[in-house]
Amino acid sequence: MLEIRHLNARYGDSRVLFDLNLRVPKGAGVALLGRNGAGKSTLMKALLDAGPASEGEMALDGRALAGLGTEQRARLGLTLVPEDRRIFSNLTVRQNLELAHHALPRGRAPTPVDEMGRLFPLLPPLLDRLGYQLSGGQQQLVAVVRGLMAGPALLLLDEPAEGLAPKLAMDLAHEVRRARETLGLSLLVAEQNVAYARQCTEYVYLLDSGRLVFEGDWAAFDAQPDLKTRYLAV
Ligand SMILES: Nc1ncnc2c1ncn2[C@@H]1O[C@H](COP(=O)(O)OP(=O)(O)OP(=O)(O)O)[C@@H](O)[C@H]1O
Repeated sequence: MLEIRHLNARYGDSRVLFDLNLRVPKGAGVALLGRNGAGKSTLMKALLDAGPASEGEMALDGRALAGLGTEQRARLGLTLVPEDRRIFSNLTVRQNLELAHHALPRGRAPTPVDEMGRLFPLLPPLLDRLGYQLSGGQQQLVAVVRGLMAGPALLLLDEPAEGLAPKLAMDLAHEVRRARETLGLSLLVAEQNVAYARQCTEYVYLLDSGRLVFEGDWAAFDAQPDLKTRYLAV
């Protein structure tokens, strides 16, 4: 689904990502772990050509992304749910969700909001609320649902658990996994929260100062407990 080879990214003269190789197979859930400043958001933005300058090969479903702008990449099926969630505070949840229809890839029928409500039982009671009336967890839920409504082939979640209480974060991770399985979606999650990432993915890449320092499944990650203390503890 997604293949990244020898990716380097920079902001001006400042290099942030160094020769990254990463794959997300079709239908798989992959975690990109790393502490603040490791380069997780930069990788996601590089995928969408939304910020950093990058070099290297990136392909989605065999189609090279080089030369394509952000909107074209989104239309190919790349959808980013950014760290700051971007919920419009004076629109209702339903209106926030309907905005996603503008980003639909060609040929895809829009998913009705009410259908998403069946997939996410926590959503229907929120539909008439205004954005500013939502808690952090509710905002995250709406941001994820809006991302899914764009009909992505690959959903990119940037620190979805940030600022959420642990139990709420786990409930949301569970919802994300269920949605992934139901919709046959591929997922790349940037997180520092290992518990969240573990709940909705099978494979892990660990990033430190812009370089990959580990990749493997969760069993391999757990077999090296020093990874957590060296690269994720604050
Ligand atoms: N727009 C920018 N201009 C210059 N440097 C930036 C910019 N955005 C991020 N950086 C720098 O790039 C590095 C990687 O940041 P990035 O946001 O990708 O990390 P992250 O792993 O997503 O962490 P965080 O959780 O803080 O978002 C950091 O050193 C950061 O200061």
